Amino acid sequence: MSDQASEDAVSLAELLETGIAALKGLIPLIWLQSKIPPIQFLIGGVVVLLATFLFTISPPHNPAEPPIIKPRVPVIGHLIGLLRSQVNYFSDLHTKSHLPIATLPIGHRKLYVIFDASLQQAALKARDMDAQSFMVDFVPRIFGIRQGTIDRLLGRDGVHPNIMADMEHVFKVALSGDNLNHLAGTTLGTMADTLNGIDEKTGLDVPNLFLWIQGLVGRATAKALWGKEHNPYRDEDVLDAQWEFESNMGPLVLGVLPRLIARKAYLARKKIQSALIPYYRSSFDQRDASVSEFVRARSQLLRKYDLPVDELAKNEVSITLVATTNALSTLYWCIAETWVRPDVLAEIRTEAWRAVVAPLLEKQQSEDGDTATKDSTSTNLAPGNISEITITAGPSLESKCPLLASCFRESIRLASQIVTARRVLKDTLISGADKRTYLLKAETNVMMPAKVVHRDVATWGDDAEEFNARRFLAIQGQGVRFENSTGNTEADRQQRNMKAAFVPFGGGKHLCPGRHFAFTENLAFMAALALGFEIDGLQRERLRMGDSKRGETAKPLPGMEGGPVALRKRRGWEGVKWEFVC
Ligand code: HEM
Repeated sequence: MSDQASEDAVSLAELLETGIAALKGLIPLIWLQSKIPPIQFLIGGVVVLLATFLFTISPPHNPAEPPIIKPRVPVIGHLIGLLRSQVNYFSDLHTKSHLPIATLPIGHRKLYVIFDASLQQAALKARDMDAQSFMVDFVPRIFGIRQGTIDRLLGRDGVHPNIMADMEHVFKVALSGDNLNHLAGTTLGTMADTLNGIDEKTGLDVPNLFLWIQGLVGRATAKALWGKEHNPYRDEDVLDAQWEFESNMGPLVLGVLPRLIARKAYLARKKIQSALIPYYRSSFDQRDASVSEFVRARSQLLRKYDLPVDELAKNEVSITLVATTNALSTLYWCIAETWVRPDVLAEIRTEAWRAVVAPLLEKQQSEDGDTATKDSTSTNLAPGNISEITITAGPSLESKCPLLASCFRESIRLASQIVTARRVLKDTLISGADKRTYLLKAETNVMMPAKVVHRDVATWGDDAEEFNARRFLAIQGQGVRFENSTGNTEADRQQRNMKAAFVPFGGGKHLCPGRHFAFTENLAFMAALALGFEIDGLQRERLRMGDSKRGETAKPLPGMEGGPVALRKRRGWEGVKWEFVC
């Protein structure tokens, strides 16, 4: 039992004892005076005792803390709600309470949930709130590593320093600049091979678009991460185990009999770890030059902490998970939502043609000495006699394809069901846009559900639940960031509210370091797909978003992935070979 758990057990036992002792002396006296039959008295006594116990164990609450939402079933009601509805429970609570922030008592502990965007931003920026305390509780259970391993990484063994600052540096360096370009370029290279391999005449039948994208992104990202030669995920069974693990890992968090209660995730994890252990034992992470900096620098740092190599390998199951799970679902929604809107798709094709093909045609004409100026705003979007199209992925593509970028953001706004979590380290005050201040007590967990702020009608308008391809056009600037408005008009305020309420990548010092990779990969692939391919048969009425259980980017409901489709090269584009550079 962990220290915290045993402390909890002691305080519960003490409370019980005190309650019983207090009642003990009174019981005979009350019974003698009441003349109630003994059996009824006994039942009544148990009820009173239970009620007293339940009342006594409510956590203390300071009026400066966020207001309490009382559960319908005392003490365990919120726990039941969370187990039953998972992250949707937070949306339900917000719909019923309309509170900006709340305290949820659970047993004799409590949890804060922040529903308001400006308060979420304040919490993400607060100094004395951190994410790593969650690692202590959950990482060993999810990845099946020893508690001692995590203690060593967090500097609790008294020998090593806390790894987190160095790890954050690794994330930053490995997922930016040349390393980002290399990772994204290699991933997109494998994705291009798939596009180029589609038969000109017969096309490709895709029974399930989501699974096709999952396989495409998974294979390409894993190869780019782990290297060309020894990639542990090149065995399709290992990649399938990755999806099996990801979909069923929830109950592992409980840390109770994982082999029984989380059997699917347990077996899938074992399969992946069996592939990763020989990889790390052979030091392919350091020896193979084609391995990404993300994998290489992480394990180099972990090796400095003298982790047994098998523990290191087990821990690295997280890498493919973070690099694929949200990015591939976002790509799926972006493709699906765009292709069922022919007007939006046509505009995206025009944008992409101007950004990618028109410059190539102009270059070719000037090389051929063709002086007749061609109109680069032409709507005749054939590739001419160009047989190789290289798309330069990255911020310049984004700025030249604003509608495509808007669709990407809109997809992630609707699909993100992420709940960013922090633990309060010291008592902290936060205040939001209405200047009200709330006290958050130390040692309390804080949950910030993105779905609530991403679908807030006051921020996004009456169509907050709908896909609006152009929603972000007005507020997005150049590059990945929104323009920062300091003005005081209603439009400026609206822009600031939207910016604060767009939190798919979390924030503060843990802001997702892979967001540029996700943008680069998704936008470039979308541009190639829009220019060169048709997706026949996609049915709007057979597209339905599921609820994410763990709090990640939502997948489609099984059977509601848009129906079977056929990918086909567009007329006039059959001979084009696609390439990407970053
Ligand atoms: C659409 C795609 C993605 C979404 C929506 C997403 C979302 C998130 C979120 C919400 C967090 C937690 C942030 C916080 O606690 O404040 C996070 C952390 C992280 N993400 Fe992503 N992510 C995406 C893609 C990626 C990719 C492609 C990679 C790697 C190649 C990646 C690597 C990471 C890492 C390493 C962290 C941990 C950062 C830390 O704890 O300091 N993510 N991501």
